[in-house]
Amino acid sequence: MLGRTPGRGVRNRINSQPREAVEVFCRVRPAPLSAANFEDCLTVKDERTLLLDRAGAMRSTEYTFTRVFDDASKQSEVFSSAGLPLVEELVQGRNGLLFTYGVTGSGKSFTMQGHPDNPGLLPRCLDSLFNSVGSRLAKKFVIQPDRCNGFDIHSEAEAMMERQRVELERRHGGWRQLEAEAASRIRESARVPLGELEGDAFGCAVFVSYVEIYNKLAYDLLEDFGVPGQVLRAEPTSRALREDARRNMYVSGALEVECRSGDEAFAVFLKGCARRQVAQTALNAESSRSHSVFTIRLVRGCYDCRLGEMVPDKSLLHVSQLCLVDLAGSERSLRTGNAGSRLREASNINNSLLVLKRCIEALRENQRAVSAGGANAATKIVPYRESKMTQLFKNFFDGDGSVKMVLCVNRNAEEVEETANVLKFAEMASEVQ
Ligand SMILES: Nc1ncnc2c1ncn2[C@@H]1O[C@H](COP(=O)(O)OP(=O)(O)OP(=O)(O)O)[C@@H](O)[C@H]1O
Repeated sequence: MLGRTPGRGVRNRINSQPREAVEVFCRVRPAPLSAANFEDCLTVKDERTLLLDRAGAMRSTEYTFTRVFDDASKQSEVFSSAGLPLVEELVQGRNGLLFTYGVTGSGKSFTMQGHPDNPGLLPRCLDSLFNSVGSRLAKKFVIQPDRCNGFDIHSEAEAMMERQRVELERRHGGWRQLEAEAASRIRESARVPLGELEGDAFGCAVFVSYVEIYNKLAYDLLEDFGVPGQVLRAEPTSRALREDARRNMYVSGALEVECRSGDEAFAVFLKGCARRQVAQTALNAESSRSHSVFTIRLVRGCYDCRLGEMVPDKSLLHVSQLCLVDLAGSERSLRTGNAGSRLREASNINNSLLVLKRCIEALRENQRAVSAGGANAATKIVPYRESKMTQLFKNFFDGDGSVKMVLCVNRNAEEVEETANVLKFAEMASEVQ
């Protein structure tokens, strides 16, 4: 018997939902134990307020966020507030963007990736997604990317041949090692409710991709995914950004890997991290000088319970995505006086972060104008096209999905001006709806 058909009806429900404000969380990194002459410039006043003290200033500057996490906060708390609601939305068919932002060394990667015994947002999002939809996964390779940012449904026979081919590819030592590393981490146990989907006869597939934006170009960190053995040592090829038939932006040709568990998806992430290091050497880059974008796409289709297979109708597929972005560290170049390729990197990063800032300013101004003067009062052009990063996330800022930012900050008074800049930017972002 066919169950309730998911897909189109769900999409219509989604589009009619009101837009939400960008939610900004602020996480204070603990002071390093070894720091001599350490001077603190931050005070967590309460759960929503942070105070910044500048030398010589009469009063502290106060910043308000959705939630402020002090330096005793746990990874699980940050995940419950900033990550889990986005996993719930992903399962319900809505898009989400979660990014970490802050000065170099402020804890962005710790917050996003974490350590095996203390996982961050990314592995926890993966675990909780599979905890929630694991029992509804379609057989592997039945749903496959169509290379134009959409998906096709393949026959069981085609899928079985593909499974055999990939199984052979993955028997090499490198992949097994990554899988073992991924499996050794502490796993997140949270799951989200399926809600109205509970009664739907649906099958789904989860795909992950991992790209890096460096010096105005986008690179696929999984480009050598199918190559047995160690990662390639060559300079990666840059990829163009394109718009699909539904006006969604995507990185053309970036590989999407289908995964059936949190361990498998996290092993793919680790593979991309290894490639990121190789790419950085080849491009003479530094890790904190690039933006990394890990995307999880959940594709849901109609499942025929009587036949025990997916209904072969691609028009019934519904795709939602969650982008997890570790933004390049901001500002450091101003203090360190970089030169040569480091200076070029720094100016590109500052430029792309500046474009992000200008986009957010324009959005905020347009929204204020609309609330004061009606729908036609928004006149500012939002300069998305001026950087790859803003171009890629244009749809999110235009209201298609939730946007959450975790701002990471250092207590160190030496960095007070840089910290003030990122706090100001984040507070402004939280005013965008
Ligand atoms: N909340 C925290 N609790 C404990 N240790 C932390 C925390 N945040 C960061 N650290 C530690 O501080 C160091 C710097 O953090 P991390 O590498 O995450 O910074 P980053 O902002 O990603 O830096 P970069 O921009 O250079 O990549 C790491 O050793 C990390 O383990």
